[in-house]
Amino acid sequence: MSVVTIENVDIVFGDNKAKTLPLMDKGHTRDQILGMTGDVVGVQNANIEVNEGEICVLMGLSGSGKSTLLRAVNGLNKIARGRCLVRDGDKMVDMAKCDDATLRHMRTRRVSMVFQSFALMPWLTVLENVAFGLEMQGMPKAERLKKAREQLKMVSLDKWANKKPDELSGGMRQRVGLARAFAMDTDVLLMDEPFSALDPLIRSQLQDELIELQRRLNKTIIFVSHDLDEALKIGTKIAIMESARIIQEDAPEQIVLNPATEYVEKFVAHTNPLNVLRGSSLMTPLNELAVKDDHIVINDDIRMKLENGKLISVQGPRGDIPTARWTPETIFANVPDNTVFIVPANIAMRDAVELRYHSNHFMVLEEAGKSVGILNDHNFYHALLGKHFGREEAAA
Ligand SMILES: Nc1ncnc2c1ncn2[C@@H]1O[C@H](COP(=O)(O)OP(=O)(O)OP(=O)(O)O)[C@@H](O)[C@H]1O
Repeated sequence: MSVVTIENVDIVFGDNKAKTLPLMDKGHTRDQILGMTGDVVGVQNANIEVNEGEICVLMGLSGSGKSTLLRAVNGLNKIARGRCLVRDGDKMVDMAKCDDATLRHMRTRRVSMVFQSFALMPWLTVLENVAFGLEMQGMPKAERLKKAREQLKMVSLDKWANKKPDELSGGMRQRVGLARAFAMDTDVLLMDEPFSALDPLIRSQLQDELIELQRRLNKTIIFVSHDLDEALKIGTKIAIMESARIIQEDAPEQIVLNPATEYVEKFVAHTNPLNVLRGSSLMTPLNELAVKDDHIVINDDIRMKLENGKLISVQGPRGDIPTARWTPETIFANVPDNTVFIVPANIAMRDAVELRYHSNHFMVLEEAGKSVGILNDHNFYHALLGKHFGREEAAA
């Protein structure tokens, strides 16, 4: 179910929209338009649908239009054309066209925002800061303080409730910002580079906390970042922006496997594939392996036999090699070496590499009860060297 729908949205800063919009339609660039009308094109023809429980990351370089688009979702930026719809129960409200009372209702009940700068009030305690938005919702004092305490507990800051924000570290203040946003209990959370001012370790911890909170609370989140690793880690969907336009919108793995343009490819070249790719996109499919005497040839020494599409045995130079099934619950330390593992085709690359490290063998991927491919060292090196996307291979 769609919770936020952005439809053909243009956002223009300046007073010459009547001239600027037709120039945009004629395909003039942002720089040309700035020269011709003095207007800045903030967002051009953006389309995104964010479903319930999704984390959609808007990613791109500085100035690409991420914050401008995000701010349109709670009506902070005026839309020149198009619609920005946010769910309110069983109807969708157009944030650009609704009246003031509806906008107020949407901002206190449906959409809340977390900023990079924390935006905490220094004269209020941590607890009062978290409770502040609830006061605006009209919640009685005892109830809102109780709720704020619960939220602080969720981000492990309950012991800091009576401190002032300046007594906390940057990471802790950002957690207060998160608690405050989650306390509002709105369906939609807008997050504008909330972790970018933090050092990498704290940042990574907060990303984990956000993922965990999201899992528990099933919020719909739009998150701005200029860091693709962050986007890949937390996003269920990533929209990449360049020069006011969304140039690719895809699932994280697809962004890494099939970058749409050189701009995206440049981001992808610096990412760690271990965190993103899955076995099915790395594997050598069974139909690409040689077959000899009814056996699939893995290499000069090893062959395997299938029956009804399922692995039944693996033969090595000194007889049968044991096989076993791996599941996400398997403890790597207990994995016997010299075992060929059968794994789900969607195994994360990180798990597959770790399994390879412990078992010393290739692994067989299974989907819907059938063997579909194998993962061996060649597949891992291929991905680690960034050769998993078509363009580079075509150029090589
Ligand atoms: N209030 C404003 N008035 C005029 N121009 C603006 C305004 N807000 C943003 N812009 C312009 O819109 C363009 C997009 O800015 P935006 O802040 O959305 O980029 P961003 O991708 O979020 O960048 P960053 O990562 O640096 O925050 C920029 O050229 C910026 O100068």
